[in-house]
Amino acid sequence: MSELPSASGEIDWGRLRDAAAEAMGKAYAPYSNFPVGAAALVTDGRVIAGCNVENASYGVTLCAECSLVSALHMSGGGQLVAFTCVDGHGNILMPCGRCRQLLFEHAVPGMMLETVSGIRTIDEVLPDAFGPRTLGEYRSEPQ
Ligand SMILES: O=c1ccn([C@H]2C[C@H](O)[C@@H](CO)O2)c(=O)[nH]1
Ligand SMILES: [Zn+2]
Repeated sequence: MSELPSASGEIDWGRLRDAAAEAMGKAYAPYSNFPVGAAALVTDGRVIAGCNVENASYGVTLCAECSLVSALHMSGGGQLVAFTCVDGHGNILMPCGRCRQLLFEHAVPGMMLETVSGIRTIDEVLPDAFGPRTLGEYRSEPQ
């Protein structure tokens, strides 16, 4: 990708939704029966995805976004430009609060999310975020 998409219209949301729906099909959700798939466009143009992975110890459950962030790093890193998340019926989901925090750290400023009320930015869904910069001098240098 020569230039990052800067507007929602430059994003292939259909492709992202398809990738999220495919990932949803790989979810392990025997406890909630609520499979989730997430997909995102990365700065270099690749599309990554993740699904939720539940656990008999319910609180240990990994949201689809956790799986997606792991996939980001395991496939070469980069930052997230656009993100979408769907449930088992293909309905668009807003990431839970914990996952908004998780995504923030790996998002370009202004990362776009598809929501039921339209396209939002990460700043809109996680205002005044706590992030690496909040740590200031306490932050160790990036590896
Ligand atoms: O942002 C979210 C919110 C929920 N879930 C999963 C966790 C759990 O397995 C199921 C029901 O909460 O949905 C996600 O994957 N992402
Ligand atoms: Zn979550």
